[in-house]
Amino acid sequence: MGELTVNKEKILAALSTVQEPDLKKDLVTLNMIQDIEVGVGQVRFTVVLTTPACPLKELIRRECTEAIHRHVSPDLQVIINLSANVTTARTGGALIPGVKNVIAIASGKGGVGKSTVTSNLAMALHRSGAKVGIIDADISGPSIPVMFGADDMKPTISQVNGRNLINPIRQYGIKLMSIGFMTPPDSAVVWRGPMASQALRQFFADTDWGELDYLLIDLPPGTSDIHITLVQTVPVTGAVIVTTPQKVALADATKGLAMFRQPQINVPVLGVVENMAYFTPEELPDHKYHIFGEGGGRRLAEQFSVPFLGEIPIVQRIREAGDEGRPAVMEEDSIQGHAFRDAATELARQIAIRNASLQKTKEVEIQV
Ligand SMILES: Nc1ncnc2c1ncn2[C@@H]1O[C@H](COP(=O)(O)OP(=O)(O)OP(=O)(O)O)[C@@H](O)[C@H]1O
Repeated sequence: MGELTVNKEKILAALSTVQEPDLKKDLVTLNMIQDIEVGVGQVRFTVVLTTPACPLKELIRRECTEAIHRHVSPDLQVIINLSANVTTARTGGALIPGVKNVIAIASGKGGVGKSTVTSNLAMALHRSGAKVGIIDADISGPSIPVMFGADDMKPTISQVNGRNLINPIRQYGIKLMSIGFMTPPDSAVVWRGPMASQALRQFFADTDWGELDYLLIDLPPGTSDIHITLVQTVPVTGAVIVTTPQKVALADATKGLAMFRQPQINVPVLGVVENMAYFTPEELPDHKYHIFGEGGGRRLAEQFSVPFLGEIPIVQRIREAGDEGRPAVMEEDSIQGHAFRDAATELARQIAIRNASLQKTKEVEIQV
């Protein structure tokens, strides 16, 4: 090739013209370019994305190639390796130091499918390549163990540096802890608030979570002491609100959403998932029946100026898969597979945007 000298500086200068579309800064400023190697007639480098579920992968790849062809040489072969390093907005903190993002999954009303959405979002994030855990803190009916076929399992205890630590259950590549794995200390049938809060604190303080990109917390419906315990115990990256399009569900979801915005809680809302958005019979795939109303979740998101993460249809397989203990998103090429994967991708994207733009979170000081 002529007298063209290609060096790392020229490549970096070219790549500094490429914007990360969500974060609105260039890839070099965001420190997303690594391992540049210039060879004869070619250049190789790695783009470190903010999440393996990044929906903009191919766009970024194309724009990098175009920028190098335009600013350095149209003849260079550009080989791009995409990897991911999930971002965090945490500032240390004594508990769960290896966990990058704690995501609260909440609903206003019971039975809207919060646990179903939690387990499927977790599975979809895991399948995209992320390290994922779930804490089931829903004392009203801890259903995560059943949905993961883990209801017969019991967490074990290990000694680490002279301390007893709980090992979360591992199922399908996901780490799980549930209030359903624990027996209430006074063998009461029903978990009462203070005991459940104590159990939740243990899930953070005495559980060996190791390294996780996303730890999803399945909260009880409505507003409760558990919500307060959560935000006081660990820094929460953000909350997801699950609702159905029904008027009664939306009214309660509004209260749930407003709770996270109270100054003493102050957890950013990452978005709304509308579950049971419509029914499509298998034999009539073009027909959508809006059994519980239409577009309510999207309107709720608009009203509060928070992202809409997606709509999940009513599909018989979602219920069956939950009962069988294998989250429905594992059937990848299905209506439910696509719906949950799209919502998980959008959630990962909103987490990356939140981590880049908002200030760091810390535990909420106890207000007396
Ligand atoms: N999109 C869907 N399509 C079909 N069935 C669904 C869907 N979402 C949830 N279900 C079913 O609805 C029932 C309630 O769901 P789930 O237990 O997830 O609700 P929840 O909001 O977590 O309830 P709780 O108030 O007990 O916490 C379950 O049987 C589940 O399989």
